[in-house]
Amino acid sequence: MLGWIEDEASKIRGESNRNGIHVARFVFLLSLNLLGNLMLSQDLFDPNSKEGSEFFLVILRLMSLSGTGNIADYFPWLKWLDPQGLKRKMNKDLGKAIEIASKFVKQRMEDKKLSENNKRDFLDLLLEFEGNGKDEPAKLSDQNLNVFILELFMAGSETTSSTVEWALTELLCNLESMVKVKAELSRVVGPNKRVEESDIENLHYLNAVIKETFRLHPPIPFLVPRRAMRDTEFMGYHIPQNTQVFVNAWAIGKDPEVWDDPLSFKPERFIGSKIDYKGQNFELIPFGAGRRMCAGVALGERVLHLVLGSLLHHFDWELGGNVTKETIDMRDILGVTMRKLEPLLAVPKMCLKSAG
Ligand code: HEM
Repeated sequence: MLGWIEDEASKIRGESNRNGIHVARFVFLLSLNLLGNLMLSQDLFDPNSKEGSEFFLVILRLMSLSGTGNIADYFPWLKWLDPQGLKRKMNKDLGKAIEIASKFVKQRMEDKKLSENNKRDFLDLLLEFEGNGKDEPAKLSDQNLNVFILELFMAGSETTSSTVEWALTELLCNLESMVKVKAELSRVVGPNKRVEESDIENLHYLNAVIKETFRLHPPIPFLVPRRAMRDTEFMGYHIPQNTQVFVNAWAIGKDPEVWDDPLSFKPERFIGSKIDYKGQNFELIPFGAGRRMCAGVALGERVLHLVLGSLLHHFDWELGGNVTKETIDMRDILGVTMRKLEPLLAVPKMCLKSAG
């Protein structure tokens, strides 16, 4: 990714129209490639890939559609009519996404037959799966496999790219924090060195930046919907069995009874604080909590530190176009995930040699 961004940086260097690059798109492709390596032992996209761009757009549309209110949920007798065309659009985009994911799975199976390489990946585990055939299938069907793989691509890519986009946006609007996080990277990682996994535990301010970004911009603001299993009394409310329940992680992160100056971006609030996002501190739950909390916390956390840390350590950033911190559009767009309405366009300037 750093190499791709370096190429882009050299293209826009010296241009009078410095619109900047669409940061989230690069991070999205990086996340897909990373998951592609874990699950299918291969890089899937480069930044010029038509299919990569298509996958990115299809996933964005799916996330947005699945968060759109459906009139048929309030008037179930309208369900057959699909009055907003949501089901039709969803089927179309989901079909396209499964088609792209299944192509990768097929390709990987063919490559594996020809290859001497015995390295095992996530697909091998899925193929070897043997269930009891009662409450789980005896074997996973091709459709199961494709949906499984697609679900992980969807769960891991949009969340990561949106968090990095918001973190960089906040830092570009809060230059004191930008200076502090870059100073920490220089001190801990060292000049002209890449950020390594072993650096993460010493990057306390970077960690605080990520927590503060999660607090203000949780990528899945209502988590995954729950259903009340039985009639429940909760804080004076009666919740009938089968009610669909949403947990508003976005509002919890801005609750003035919990957070001082809740709307300001202040990573310092997490320095020396024990509050973490592992599902035990309910004031900060970007990965959810309980039995169905995110299955990818450990991976997501590492990737975020490495990607954001590397972007900040290798490049100096400026807002693109004629946007300033006073005029930047900070609105978000709500779907299942919540991303920046206007994508962040930022101008990278190399500050390290050989990003590679
Ligand atoms: C910034 C990174 C990420 C964030 C903020 C995030 C957030 C979440 C949230 C909020 C949920 C729902 C939890 C709940 O409702 O309690 C979830 C579920 C899930 N996430 Fe993540 N996620 C991230 C990255 C990943 C990655 C990298 C993967 C794996 C590739 C992943 C896989 C999953 C899966 C499989 C579920 C469904 C778990 C279940 O229903 O049992 N996530 N994630």
